[in-house]
Amino acid sequence: MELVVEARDIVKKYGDFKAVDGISFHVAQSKIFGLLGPNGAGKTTTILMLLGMTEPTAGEIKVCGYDPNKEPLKVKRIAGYLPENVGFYEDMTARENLLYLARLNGIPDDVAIKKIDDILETVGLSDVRDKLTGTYSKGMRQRLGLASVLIKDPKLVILDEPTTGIDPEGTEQVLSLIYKMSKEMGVSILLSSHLLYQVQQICDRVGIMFKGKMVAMGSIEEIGRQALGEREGIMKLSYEYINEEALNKLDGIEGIVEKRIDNHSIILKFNEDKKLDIVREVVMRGFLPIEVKGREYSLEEIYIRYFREE
Ligand SMILES: Nc1ncnc2c1ncn2[C@@H]1O[C@H](COP(=O)(O)OP(=O)(O)OP(=O)(O)O)[C@@H](O)[C@H]1O
Repeated sequence: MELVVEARDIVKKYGDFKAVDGISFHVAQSKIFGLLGPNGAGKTTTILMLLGMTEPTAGEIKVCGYDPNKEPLKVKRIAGYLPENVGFYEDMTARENLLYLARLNGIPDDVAIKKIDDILETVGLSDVRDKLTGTYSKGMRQRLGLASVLIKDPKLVILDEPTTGIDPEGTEQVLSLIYKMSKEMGVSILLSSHLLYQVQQICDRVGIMFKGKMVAMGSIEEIGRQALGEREGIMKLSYEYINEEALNKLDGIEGIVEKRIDNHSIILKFNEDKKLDIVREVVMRGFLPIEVKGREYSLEEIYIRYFREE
């Protein structure tokens, strides 16, 4: 597994205040890593350190093997960065804006023009490529932002709050584009967000930051297990009709930790290892459900859990 970003024990102090307090994480090739946490958690500070835009007080950072603090230009060549509020020349079209950026990056016009049209196609802005960007919606602007980082064929793309302020349809388009960049184009992505339920759909791994510390890290499922109690599951068995008496008939089934009736459903808290045995036993005792629903970990739930415990 090739690591595109490696951060080890990084610290950023402003005076005595630790904005980032000894965090470690990595981003592998073609993967999406979500840096999550509430405002002020230290996400932007972390991103600025990765890009060599602010110097860490301690710790080690490598971006494709380069130290961003010692070799910022090398890192800038490899990494595309889209800040939270990206600005374009509003009185220029999408193509003109991108051509301007390509020139800044030293790409010859003949190469750039072909490339720009391809990229605008990828981000779904071909139809409006000759419209002034001043007329674009926030979602279109953000897709143009993604186009602008793709111009230099980055290995790594860093996105600060890529979906903030965009309507649901626009958000969906931006997220699927980010996903495509990683899975089809092989770009590694690090994105920061406080909108957990949105980004959880596309992140391979996430790190949850709080007050400068990384309080949890892993896949959504791993974090779910860490956060929500090790091996306990919850399931809901729905019936056309059921009453409290049914619960007595389920007494003594091994692995059930808690049982209750909710409307016409039985809610069972159980030991994850015994899940299948439990369902089988419930059915054998005469309670064939019309529907069984297991728990799905949602990041929102995990997040609330972490921050409630602080
Ligand atoms: N230049 C600075 N000088 C002093 N304190 C700073 C500076 N930059 C950031 N901070 C503080 O560091 C903490 C982390 O800020 P940071 O911007 O990294 O958080 P964040 O998680 O990105 O949140 P947001 O989404 O609001 O930007 C905050 O308490 C912030 O006030």
